This record gives sequence, structure tokens and C-alpha cells, in this order.
Amino acid sequence: MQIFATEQIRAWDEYTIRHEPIASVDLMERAATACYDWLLQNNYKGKAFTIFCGKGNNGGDGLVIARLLAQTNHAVTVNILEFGHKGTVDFQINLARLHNTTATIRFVSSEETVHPIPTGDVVIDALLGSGINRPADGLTAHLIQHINNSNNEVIAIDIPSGLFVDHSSRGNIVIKARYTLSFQCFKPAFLMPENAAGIGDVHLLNIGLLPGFLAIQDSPFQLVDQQMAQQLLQPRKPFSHKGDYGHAAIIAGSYGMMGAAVLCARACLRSGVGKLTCHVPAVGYNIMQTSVPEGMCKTGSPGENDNTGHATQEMDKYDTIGIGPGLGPNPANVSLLYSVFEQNRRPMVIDADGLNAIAREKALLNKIPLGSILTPHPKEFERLFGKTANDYDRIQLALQTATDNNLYIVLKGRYSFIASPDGKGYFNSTGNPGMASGGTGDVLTGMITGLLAQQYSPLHAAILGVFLHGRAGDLAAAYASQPSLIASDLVDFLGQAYQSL
Ligand SMILES: NC(=O)C1=CN([C@@H]2O[C@H](COP(=O)(O)OP(=O)(O)OC[C@H]3O[C@@H](n4cnc5c(N)ncnc54)[C@H](OP(=O)(O)O)[C@@H]3O)[C@@H](O)[C@H]2O)[C@H](O)CC1
Ligand SMILES: [K+]
Repeated sequence: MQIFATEQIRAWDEYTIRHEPIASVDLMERAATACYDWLLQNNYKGKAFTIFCGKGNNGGDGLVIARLLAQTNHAVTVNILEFGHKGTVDFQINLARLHNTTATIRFVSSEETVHPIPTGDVVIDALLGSGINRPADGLTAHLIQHINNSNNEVIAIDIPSGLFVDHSSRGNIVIKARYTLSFQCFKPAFLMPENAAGIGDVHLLNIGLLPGFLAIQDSPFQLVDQQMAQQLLQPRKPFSHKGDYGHAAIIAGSYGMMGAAVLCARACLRSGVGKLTCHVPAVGYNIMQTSVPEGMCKTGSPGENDNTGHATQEMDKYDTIGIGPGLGPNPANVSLLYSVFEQNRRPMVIDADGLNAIAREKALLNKIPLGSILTPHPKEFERLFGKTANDYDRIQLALQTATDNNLYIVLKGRYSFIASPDGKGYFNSTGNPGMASGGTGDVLTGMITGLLAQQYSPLHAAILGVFLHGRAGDLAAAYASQPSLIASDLVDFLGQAYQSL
């Protein structure tokens, strides 16, 4: 699914108006009716509503919702924020239509004319939508704060008022919504952690914008959804053997952190790899052989209770390598990476302490095999590439770094972001907060490594890996719960995640 910026959303509206064809006021009716239907289907039937409208088309949506609610015997009060002009044409048409209903209409022209919001009323926020072009200030900001301070439940239409669609809103005064009812496609603002406090749960409503637009409009950002993941999945061949699915190596683990190696290796196996060799220090030999019997195991100094030595011979024989989970903050990681990068020039996966070693020894960045996948969480990303002012800048920096170094960067988070060297970015749609616990990243590294070994391209391995990882988390959380979810569950549910595609 494409993710569009403000101008593209506007262009899609216009395309639909022209080609369907449909009058813009009727498209507004359709959008607002979708919101009204959502309210009735989600236990808001019979409630009282206080609706705040600006004088743009977002406000117009609010007026239509008000009319539909009033016509079905809901108590509705509409507060219209005076912008000092008459409002858009569709706003005016719908204001005239609203006058014929039982809705109470008030105009808010100063702080003195702001009424308290009755306790228990559901607030609909239709002050500002995608037409916002500056931070809310003055009376607009006052109204937003008034709504936020009321403790009433707020449902934002299209986007919480005050939030910019496609650039940072840091410092803005923004509506804090319980739900955001938005139209047709995700907006970049919904995917940024910095906006988490305002957007609540986002529900996308289909308002019938014409799909033909998607063929003529490219977007640098896409949402990885079921359809995209399905298209990437390669079926297994009927007459195949383990040699057809690649030989992966996992270089991981240290004293006290062998669990990371186990999780990573088990995830790699479950992803469908043909053969796996685990490179761990001697201290972890028994652990690996017992916990991951399907994998082979190599240690740096066999027989010794050695914490540091990872075998580095014959690295070139692997189709790919996943390196980093649980290596620990060991200075020897730097020379380990030099050795691995020198011997094997195929795309590989680098995570955790592998990334931290590169952050320490920046010269390693130029040695990484082209097309490799880096999987940092935000802190690791910062150590590697520096601080950014906001989430949008971080995404731009990830894209720039991916392009400059011919690498893929998987920036882990609620909507993990994959930066591709061609300048395109992919936000993953699966996953849940239950996955915010130790070891889930090690599982992801194992999965992507396994997919790379099976000859998925780096981009496809990264996309499918993050999608399946999140899906496994969603299935595990549905089976038990989010708080109880642990990284091993992701490995256990990976089979069902594949099945769900
Ligand atoms: N397909 C769809 O997505 C549909 C969306 N619809 C709805 O339309 C809005 C977008 O409507 P638009 O009229 O373009 O914009 P807004 O209503 O968001 O804003 C209107 C004007 O407000 C002014 N503005 C901008 N920023 C501020 C601010 N910080 N404070 C005060 N006023 C502000 C600005 O005008 P100026 O002349 O003052 O610059 C805006 O133009 C979309 O969000 C949907 O809700 C349609 O219903 C159809 C389908
Ligand atoms: K809004």
C-alpha cells in the first residue's frame, strides 16, 4: 500500500472527482458517512457528541457527521472555529444543510466564547485536516488545549488537528485522540513514534478513491501489507533437497548471552534455511548442540572454556552470514568483523554488537559487503550514524546512508522501516507492543539471514522478514497475551505466520 504526502492525497481526491466522476461535496458525504458508519458500528450509537469544526473541508466532514448523527436522534453540539472567512464551498453547503437539523450550532470567535464540554460527550475533532500549513496557534491552539484538558474521549477525523501530515510536528499543539478515522491510506504522521501520544488507534476507512491513480502515482514510501508479503513468498520446489535452500552461518553469543545465539539460530532454521552452522565461543558449544540440534556448531578454540573465540575459518563457504546477536561488548568483535567481511563478500545481516563494533570502528562501514542488511534499533542507529532532530530526519538519514553505502537499513520499531539504496522506504504493518522485550531482535536477524540464504534478494528478505516477524508476534499475542509474549514465542509461531500468507 502506498503512503502519500499531502499533495498526493489532494491529487488522488481530484483524480477521483474528475474520473469517477463525483462532485467534491458528494465525496465529502462519502468520507463523512464512512466515519458515521464506523461510529455506529463501534458502540457510539446513542451517545451525545460535541463536534469541533474548522472552516476547511476537514470541518466540512465534521458538519456532515453532525447532520447524520442529528438525523438519527443523537444529541449534537457543533462548535465552529471562526477563521475570519466563509469557509470552503463544501463547508458552506454542509453548514446550510446542518441548519435543517436539531444540532446546536455555535461559533467560536474568542476564548470567551468557548463553552465547557459536557462530561461524557464524545468529542469529534474536525478542526484541521490535511490542509494544515502551519502550527496551530492563537484561538485554534486554545481550542485544542481545551479539548485535551476536558478528559472527554476524542475521535479525530482524518488526522488529529495540529499534526502535520508529512513532516515533524515537534513542538506543535496537537489533539490527543483515542481514535483517528482516516481515509484510504496511511499518512506518514501515523507511522512516527514521536506522534504516538496524539494519534491513538488509527482506522483507515475506504472512501472509494479510484485505484487507477495508484498506477500513475509513485510514492517513495510503501506500507508492507499482506498483499505485498504474499507476492514475495517463494514456494518450495517439489523435488528439492537441503542444498537448494542455502547454507547460512550465525556468528553470535558470548558468556551470559548464549540465549541470543540460540534464538537467532532457531529463527534461522524456522525461516526455511537448508543448512545452518553456528559460530559460537567454546563456552557455548554444549548449549548450542543441545538447544539447536538441527544446526552444526563451530567454536574458535574447541575444548576450551573460551568466551571470546569465534571460529573464522572458511567463511566464504556460506551463502550468507548473520552476525552480532549476543557477541557482547568485546573489543575483539572489530577484528572478527574485518575477518568476516574480507572472506565473504555476499550480502549478510549485521545486528546488535556487530553494529556496535562498526560504531566504534567507523572504517568498517566501507568494508561491509554491498547489499548487506543492518538491523539497528534507534539507539544503535544513533551510535552508528548520529543523532537526528526528529523521526522524519532519522528516516531521511537512513535512506541517505543506505544509498551512499549500498546497504539496506532495517530501523526497528513499532512500524519498522526498511531503507533501500534506491531511495525507497518501506514501513512494516505487523507487530505489537508485546514484542518490545529482550531477544526479539535476535529472532529477526535469524529470520532475515535464513531468507537471504534461500536466495531472496536483500530487499525481499528484509521486507518478508519484518512482516513475518511481526505476524508471528501478532499470532503469539492473540494466542496468549501481549505482556506475556517472549522472543521464543516468535520462533514457535513462525510456522503459523507463514501459513497466514
Ligand atoms: N480523500 C480525502 O482524504 C478526503 C478528504 N476530505 C477532507 O478534507 C480535508 C482537507 O481539507 P482542506 O480544506 O484542504 O484543509 P483543512 O480543512 O485541513 O484546512 C483548511 C484550512 O485551514 C487553514 N489552516 C492551515 N493551517 C492552519 C492553522 N494552523 N491554523 C488555522 N488555520 C489553518 C488553511 O487555510 P489558510 O488560508 O488559513 O492558510 C487551510 O486551507 C481532509 O483532511 C479531509 O478531512 C474531504 O472530505 C474529501 C475526501
Ligand atoms: K482533524
